[in-house]
Amino acid sequence: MEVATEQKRTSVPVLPWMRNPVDNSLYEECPLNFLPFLDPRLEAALCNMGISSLFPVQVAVWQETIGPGSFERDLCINSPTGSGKTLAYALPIVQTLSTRAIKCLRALVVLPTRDLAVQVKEVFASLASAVGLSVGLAVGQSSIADEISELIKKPTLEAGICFDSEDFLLGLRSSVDILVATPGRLMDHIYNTKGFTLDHLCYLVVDETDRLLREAYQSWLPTVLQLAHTPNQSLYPDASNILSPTFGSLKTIRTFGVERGFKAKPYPRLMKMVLSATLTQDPSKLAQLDLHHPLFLTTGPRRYQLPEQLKSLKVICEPKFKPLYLLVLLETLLGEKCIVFTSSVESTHRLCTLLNFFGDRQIKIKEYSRLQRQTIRSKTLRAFRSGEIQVLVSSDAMTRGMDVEGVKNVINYDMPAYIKTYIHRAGRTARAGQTGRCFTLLLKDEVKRFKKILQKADNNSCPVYSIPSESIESLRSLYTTALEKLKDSIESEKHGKRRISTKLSKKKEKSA
Ligand SMILES: Nc1ncnc2c1ncn2[C@@H]1O[C@H](COP(=O)(O)OP(=O)(O)OP(=O)(O)O)[C@@H](O)[C@H]1O
Repeated sequence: MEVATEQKRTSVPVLPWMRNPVDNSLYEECPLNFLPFLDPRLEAALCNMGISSLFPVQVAVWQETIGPGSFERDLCINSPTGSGKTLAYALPIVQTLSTRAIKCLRALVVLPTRDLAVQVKEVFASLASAVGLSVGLAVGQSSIADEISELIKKPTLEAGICFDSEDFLLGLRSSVDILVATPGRLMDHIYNTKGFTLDHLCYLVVDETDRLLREAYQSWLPTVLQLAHTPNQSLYPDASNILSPTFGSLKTIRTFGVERGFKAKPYPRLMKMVLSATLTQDPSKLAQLDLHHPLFLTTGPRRYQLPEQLKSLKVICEPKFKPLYLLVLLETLLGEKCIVFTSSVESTHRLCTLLNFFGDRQIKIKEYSRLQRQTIRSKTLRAFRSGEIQVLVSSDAMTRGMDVEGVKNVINYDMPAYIKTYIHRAGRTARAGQTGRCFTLLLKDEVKRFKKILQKADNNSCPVYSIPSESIESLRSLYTTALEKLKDSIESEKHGKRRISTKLSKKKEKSA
């Protein structure tokens, strides 16, 4: 009874506009030829992408942006992992911008990681090229100079004509209509790139909103909102201090109009779309987004929802031999792509190293962590996508939103501490209506806590997946050797690090 009251209390949103949401699950999948107003060029592009109908969340967003009943208001979208949120925002944005006459930056999509931004840029690029729009990427994947030359077009200098520097600056133009960015690189361009402006922004998408709102990244959100806001309506009075006076010219000159449905009320030109599979309902967090008549779109009556085709399973382990349970499980799943989650980058590294010390076992296992260089990570991800690697060992930070075709299994080596973590980890499988399994390795004393976590997503069914004890026994001697090798390897890594830091401090001393 107490649990039920508690659940009810936490599931009723505080903000009034969140209490009567549009339910995405009431929409049916819609074949492209039935979608109202869809540009035939985009229909062809979608067919080329292998898409013949839109998923419910995509139909719902289309309805609220392009379809009859569209309305100038911000959208907050809460929809399960793998339900197709990227296309839900990319398609209406590209369709709306397809009629633009002059190229300038009109849509900005912000994501928390580079890999995710690259993934989303590809979706936009497949659509945008069909209607003559350009998409840029600002993630720090290439040098800032290379990025600037991709994003900003310089005026062509005719022979014999000499521009003064002010005219030259005025002649700088955006080379892209849509920009997909991570907050850090976005801020670099805002502050340092000549000709980079948010003056013409019509769309701001904040994907993985709850994650992005948690991290301040040099106050990127107030800065972007300030630059895309009318000068006499300061949202964040303090943000004017953040923006140096030299950026005064970057401030937006807003065009106001009278909004349909809101008599005599002006509407801002910028439309925001914020999305997540675990969208926050915390008023103070949402307030940071300065939403305009927000409309809440969610899927089903529950706050947290797992993909329909996901099966959750638990594996009860003896603490001493937990890595062996994982190894046996991976061997049982041989030939299927798996992602193994640990609780930290350090344990990701240790676990992956240990698994690879078990000798030649037919499974190709690689680490994927933010401690690695981007080039290594990208290479690993490519190999995982192509199937050359079957198992990726990762910590949470890197995998939100990651979409890799054919991931059949997710394994929580360490139990997730929160339902949100479980949802985002498990959501790497069972995407786009496919089936998938999420195994969680548990010690006996974790079982109760895990059950409570799953109940937050109304999941009361998590059967035990048994690992035969003989399989564990048969690996014990190899385990001892692997552990010794792991110890040596960690020692030599420590020495290596120490040597590098001594070299660096000697260099510093010399140059001082
Ligand atoms: N209408 C569609 N028909 C077929 N496949 C689709 C459709 N829309 C999206 N997909 C595919 O579904 C997968 C999941 O889409 P997407 O990455 O946008 O999900 P998501 O809701 O953003 O998930 P997450 O919350 O994990 O980021 C992708 O592989 C995408 O290509």
